[in-house]
Amino acid sequence: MAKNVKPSRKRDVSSLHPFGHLRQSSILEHLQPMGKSKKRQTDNFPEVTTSEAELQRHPEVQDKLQKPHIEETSETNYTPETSYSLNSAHRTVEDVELGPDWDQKANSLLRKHFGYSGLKSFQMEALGAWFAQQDSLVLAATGSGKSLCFQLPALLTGKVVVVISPLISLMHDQCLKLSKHGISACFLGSGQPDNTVEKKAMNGMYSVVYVCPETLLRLISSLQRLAENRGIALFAIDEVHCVSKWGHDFRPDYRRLSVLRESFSASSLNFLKFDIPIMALTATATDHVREDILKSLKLSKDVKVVLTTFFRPNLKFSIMHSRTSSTSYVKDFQELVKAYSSKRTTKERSDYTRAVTEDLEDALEHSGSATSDSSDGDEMDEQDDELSSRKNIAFSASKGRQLSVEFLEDDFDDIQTADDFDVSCGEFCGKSLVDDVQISKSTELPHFSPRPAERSQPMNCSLEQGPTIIYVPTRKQTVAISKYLCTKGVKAAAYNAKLPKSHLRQVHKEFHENTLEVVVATIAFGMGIDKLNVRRIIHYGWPQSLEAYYQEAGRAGRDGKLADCTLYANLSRLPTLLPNKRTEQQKKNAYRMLTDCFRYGMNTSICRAKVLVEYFGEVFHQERCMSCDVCTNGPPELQNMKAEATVFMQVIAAHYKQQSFEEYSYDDYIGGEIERSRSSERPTLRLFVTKIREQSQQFLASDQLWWRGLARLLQDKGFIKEGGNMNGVQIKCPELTKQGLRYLESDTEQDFYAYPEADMLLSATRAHEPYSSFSEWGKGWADPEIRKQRLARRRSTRKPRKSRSRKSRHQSNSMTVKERISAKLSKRKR
Ligand SMILES: Nc1ncnc2c1ncn2[C@@H]1O[C@H](COP(=O)(O)OP(=O)(O)OP(=O)(O)O)[C@@H](O)[C@H]1O
Ligand SMILES: [Mg+2]
Repeated sequence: MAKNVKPSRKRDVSSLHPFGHLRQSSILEHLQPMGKSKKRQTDNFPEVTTSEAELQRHPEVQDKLQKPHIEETSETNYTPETSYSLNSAHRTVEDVELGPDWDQKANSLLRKHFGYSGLKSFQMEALGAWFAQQDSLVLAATGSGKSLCFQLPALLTGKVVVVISPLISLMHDQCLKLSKHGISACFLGSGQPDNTVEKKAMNGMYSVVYVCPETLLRLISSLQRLAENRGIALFAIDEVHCVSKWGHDFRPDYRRLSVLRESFSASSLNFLKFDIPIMALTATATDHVREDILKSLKLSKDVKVVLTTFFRPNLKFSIMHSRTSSTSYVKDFQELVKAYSSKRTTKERSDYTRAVTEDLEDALEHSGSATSDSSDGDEMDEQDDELSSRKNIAFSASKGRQLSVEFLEDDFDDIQTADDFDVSCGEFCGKSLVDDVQISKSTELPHFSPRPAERSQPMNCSLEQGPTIIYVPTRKQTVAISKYLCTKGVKAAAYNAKLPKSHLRQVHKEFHENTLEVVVATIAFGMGIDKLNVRRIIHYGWPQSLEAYYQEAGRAGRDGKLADCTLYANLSRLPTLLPNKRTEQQKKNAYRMLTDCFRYGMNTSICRAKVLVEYFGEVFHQERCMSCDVCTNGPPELQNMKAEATVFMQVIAAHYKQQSFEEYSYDDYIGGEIERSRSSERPTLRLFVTKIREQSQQFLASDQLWWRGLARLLQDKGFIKEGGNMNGVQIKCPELTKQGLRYLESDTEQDFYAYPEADMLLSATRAHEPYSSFSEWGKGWADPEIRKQRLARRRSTRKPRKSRSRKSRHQSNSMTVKERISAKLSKRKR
């Protein structure tokens, strides 16, 4: 390929050919000299106008307008042979120009192929940038319609659009959709089972070619030939946040895509008049990530950033406190079970339960996961509890294997890459819906369920109810929760990367066909899934970042109707990072993202939608979404925490003054002169709280949780900071800042008003219990050995639940919560 150094040129929008002078509007025109194709009806792009009267006379037209308008286009006749003829004719499509009314043409193609009435303004803007041969970065909410921005250029020019995408399942979904809309597409990569597809794609057989980054890098010179022959209209990099190390889903290969700009510029390829534009798209990129994307991809200097709101007004965000273990399924999924299974007869429910339970047993056998989550009911120290629950995961899942880091890693899901997932076919010719149904019947996959007929019944419940996706952190939970739901008569299925591929395909299929009600999934079922009527997204356990959370929540309500996004998390525990191999820097970064997520969960006073969109750098002018739990329930009462804040900071100051008297000056401490190596010996928040309780009767009844919340509020005010290594989501070893010291020394009358955060509220609701017993147990609680013995004693003296008589169970069931608590307390006093 000749590499003349030419200045890169941009399309001069002002000197466009008039519409009538278009030399090529589609590949069809290009092929006409070969006499292969039919004349396309829409060559002149007539406006589709349908009057009310006409609609009344022809109800079938109305029907067509509501459904996507699908016609067989002559692109379906585009065969590899024609592409070889194209090559031999040595015609290039580089000089194809669009007229100034390209936007009308785009809207007309939109109506023709997709049945939508018009392009959204951000789509217009993105297409405008492409049309002006500019590189662009398109940032728009999940479900807003980013895909059309890169799919339409293929229709507008008749050239190929190459889309770089991170997931095979996502590529598969999009190819299938395009083929239904009459546009030929394929995906390439290690998940592609048909090895002839790549050759055909490089010969220009498909209008849209999806590739994973690794494959694209391998195919650079073939793509350069394709650019010379059929022509490449655009490179689209979908889910481009994967480029950034600061993002939630970094893929090293995405970073290497910087070669694109260099390899497909007019200065490198002398047959090009313009650089082939690159369009990068994502729904989840913070300011930092955006900068990183622009820099890493080396996009041209006049890159157009198309930014629309990240706000999804139809999503209702809320947070619920839950232990998120098997003991909480009954309570947490009560509503869900009611919504789906209440309309079924008992017989229908038990039939389905039987069928699916067998499926799951089978799935378990394949995946080697355990089904039960053994969490004990004791109140324990956070860290101990965290470790013990992980041990439980490791031991139960490994059926007695040694606890090992490797095993823990294996228990959590990796995002599926091209190698992790395969699909049944990879070639999607533009065809009508009817064709598609016939084809899918003929290539029916082996059904995972032993009773396919029962599984494939459409949902009994109204479609408006729509399906639910439950996201969980571990593979084990996908199986445990789906099994639980199935036993309650809900049509649920597990989805994680380690389940048999045939099962995963089946779940995809049934989910899209509305025969499944609930999919319980790890992150493997994520990005880009475009199903219109998903009504609920439940996160069961802390997500690892707000980016991931918003991305997954974005699967809901893509039809614009109201949808629920509920996060169930244990608000009394600090979230931890899922095991993964990370460098120190990556670990720091992962903790930063997890901290943002934790703070989102702790927030009780700011609209959740506002927190989310502002996280992505958008100013949320309307301040309140009026539908999240904070907006609907209102914030808690504002509290003056001056007394607690003062005593807390005094205890810290006293500790360090005493130390500095012995070893250092207090100024040294404030100035940060004390060696950081001493950080391991630094007193923890826990120790300070113990001291406060010892010193002041007034605070005896408050618990660690409450002080943990106060520490965050003081940190936000700039009064305290982390003294040790910040390896976690919250301050562990608090130190005073100069500002905090000044506040103490000023003997100020200034109040300290703040909204109590979620953990502080939680501590207040259980104030009747733990710390009366804490004071009773006294200092020894801090000694791990004594604590262990006490916990063991407590467990052994606890009566097993089953031993409770029917009568007492009946009695306690008829009591109110309040009555039960006071009965418990008076029993204890006795
Ligand atoms: N102009 C339009 N009018 C009506 N519907 C549209 C329009 N453009 C796109 N859509 C529809 O919006 C839905 C979401 O589109 P798409 O999958 O492209 O979203 P996305 O922005 O890529 O979301 P995500 O970030 O989650 O991948 C699709 O069903 C699509 O057909
Ligand atoms: Mg998308």
